[in-house]
Parts: sequence; C-alpha cells; structure tokens
Amino acid sequence: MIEFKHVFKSYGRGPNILADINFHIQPGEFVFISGPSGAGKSTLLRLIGGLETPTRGAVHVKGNRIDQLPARAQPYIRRNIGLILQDVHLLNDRRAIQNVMLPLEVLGVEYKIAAKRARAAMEKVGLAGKEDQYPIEMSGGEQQRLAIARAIVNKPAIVIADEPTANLDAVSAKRIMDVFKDFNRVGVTTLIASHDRALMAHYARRTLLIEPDRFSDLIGTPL
Ligand SMILES: Nc1ncnc2c1ncn2[C@@H]1O[C@H](COP(=O)(O)OP(=O)(O)OP(=O)(O)O)[C@@H](O)[C@H]1O
Repeated sequence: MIEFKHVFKSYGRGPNILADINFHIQPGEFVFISGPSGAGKSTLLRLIGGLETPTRGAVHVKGNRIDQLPARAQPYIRRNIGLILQDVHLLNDRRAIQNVMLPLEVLGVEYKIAAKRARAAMEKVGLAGKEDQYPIEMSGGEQQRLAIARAIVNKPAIVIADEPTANLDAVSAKRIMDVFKDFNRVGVTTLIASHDRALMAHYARRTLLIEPDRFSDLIGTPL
C-alpha cells in the first residue's frame, strides 16, 4: 500500500533529514509516526502525500511511484489520500460546510448529495451546528476538526494526519481518534504523527520511530 525503498531526503544543501528509510505498510494498518521535534515526521508524511519528492529512493503509494507520477496522474492518486497537515489550509471566504464539500465538488458529486455527506462528516468530528460559520469565526481546535472532516468526506483509502489532536482537549482528541479508528476498522490505512504517545498507545499497532540518527519499525507503541 505504502512502501519506502532506500529513501533519502534533504532540503536544499542541508543534511539528510531522512536517510535510507525502508518500510512497507499493508492495507488497513494503523501506524503511529513518532519521534522528537524536528526529526522528520512531517517530512515523511509529505513524501507519502506527494507534496515533497525524495532526494534519492522510491516512494510507492497504491502501486504507483508517487515521486515519479506525471502531473496529470497526481490528482487521481491524491484523491485516495485524506491528508491532514499541521497547516489546515481552509478557505476563509467559504463557510465551514462549503470547505468540507470541496473535495466532492472536484469529483463532480451532485450538490445535494455533497451537502448531505459534508454534514455527516461534520457531525462525526463534533461540528454539527457549525455548518454556516466561516473558518475564521472558529477556534483553532474547531478549524482542525473541520480540516479532518474535509479529509475524510470522500472516504479515502489512506488517511494521513500530522498532529491531528495537537490543539484539542482530551475529550475532542479521543473523539477524533475514534473517528480515525472507525475508518480504520472498515479498512482505511491510517498513519498518524503525534507527540501524544499515551493517546496513540490505545490505537496504533505499529510505530515508525524517527530519531535524528536512527529509524525503527516497531510492533505496538513505545511508552
Ligand atoms: N521546506 C523546508 N525547507 C528546509 N528545511 C525544512 C523544510 N521542512 C522541514 N525542514 C527541516 O527538516 C527537519 C524536519 O522537519 P519536520 O517538520 O519533518 O520534523 P517533525 O518531526 O515533523 O517536527 P515537529 O514534531 O516539530 O513537527 C527540520 O529540521 C526542519 O527545519
């Protein structure tokens, strides 16, 4: 489903952030990406999402080399990935529900159906009743949950989330993790980078631990 083969990544002339990374994630796995700040967790997720290209090596996603896809094929692969980054990139001139409907609009889903699905996704992340607000009128945690609703609304095969619970209180964090768990239960491959090891220990069965000089592929979660 997701495979790294001898992947190296540096930015510009800087040092290798990732060096000779190898792993293979099967469909339906729930994987925790862990490691100290600045070690390269976001970089790894961005490589899978096709937002960065490796300096060396190959990144395979759903049988395609995402790092070598022609530009016209990228939207097709990205459509399968629900990407939740730290910078939520919401459109402030559109209401909350319109933000969530965007991925469906791109796919040409009929307006009424798209609105219904967007409303359901917002309810899942605890934002029922906030449909008509503008993102700017929402709290940081609400914006983060809105970005999550947008990422899951078209039922992607892969969900990648970078610190999805960082701005959330314990109750909201658990709610969001349960949303990911429900998706994972029906086969969605899930990768989550987080500093919250205790929370992740309840959900993930495998950990990719990224440290400055070491990469470890572990069963369970380290506590
Ligand atoms: N676009 C970029 N240009 C140059 N350097 C970058 C860029 N993006 C990330 N880096 C550097 O790469 C390293 C890894 O960053 P990354 O964001 O992947 O770490 P992280 O493990 O996700 O950190 P955190 O837990 O703090 O979010 C850092 O030293 C960072 O400064």
